[in-house]
Amino acid sequence: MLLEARNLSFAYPGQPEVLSGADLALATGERLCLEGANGAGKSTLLQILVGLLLPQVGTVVAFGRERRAERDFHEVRCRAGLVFQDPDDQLFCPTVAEDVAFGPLNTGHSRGEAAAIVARVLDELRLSHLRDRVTHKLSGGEKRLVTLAAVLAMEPQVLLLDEPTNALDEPTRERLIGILHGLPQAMIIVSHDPLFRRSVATRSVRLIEGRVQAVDDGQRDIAHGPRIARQS
Ligand SMILES: Nc1ncnc2c1ncn2[C@@H]1O[C@H](COP(=O)(O)OP(=O)(O)OP(=O)(O)O)[C@@H](O)[C@H]1O
Repeated sequence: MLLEARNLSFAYPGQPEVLSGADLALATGERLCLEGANGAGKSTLLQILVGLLLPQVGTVVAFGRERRAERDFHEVRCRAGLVFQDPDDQLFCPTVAEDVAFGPLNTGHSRGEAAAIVARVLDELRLSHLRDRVTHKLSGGEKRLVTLAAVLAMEPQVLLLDEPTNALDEPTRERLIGILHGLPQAMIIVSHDPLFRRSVATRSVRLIEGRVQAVDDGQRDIAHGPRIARQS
């Protein structure tokens, strides 16, 4: 397993439990979709997996090692890239090129290497035309794709995507589906969009009452089409 949450329980200070014994595991090659009601704890679970929040109970095992301390999670965050629900939480440089270069520069790449990574990633996502744009003036959908580019520039082994279709129009959503199918990374994708989930998921789970349950796609509204075969 690449990432594993074991028996996680978590409550924000002074709040009732959001997670109550949640288990989740991501294997190589999987695109695991995580669904659940608003406030079910999906974003919280992603943040725990990369150590941005620490559970009161349970453990995170990432890339073969149990992770507890902040220094353990520093490596996890390099190898598992989290694309936040709100791009404004992630983009903070003046231009797109600087935002995408930030991660590679921070992990020791030279300016030249970082520039080459920026050019490659923007080209792969067909975003090269945005290279010198002022980040905070991009549209919502453009920001979302640039955030994905910034995370891919870190060359992570795993992607954690929190509602990646938010603010995307139909053609861009279709383009994102194509991009995700073309990426080699295993990923956990939080999404409220059933058609999107069906297009990308190799497996689906649902967070309900603080626990993760398998979703049997055969029980879903069959009007949306047949079950997607597991591809891993
Ligand atoms: N920093 C915080 N302090 C206190 N409560 C919080 C905090 N962040 C989230 N919560 C609460 O924890 C619960 C779980 O939030 P979370 O964002 O993980 O849910 P979610 O499943 O991702 O929801 P959505 O689908 O609406 O994005 C919610 O009730 C939310 O209000």
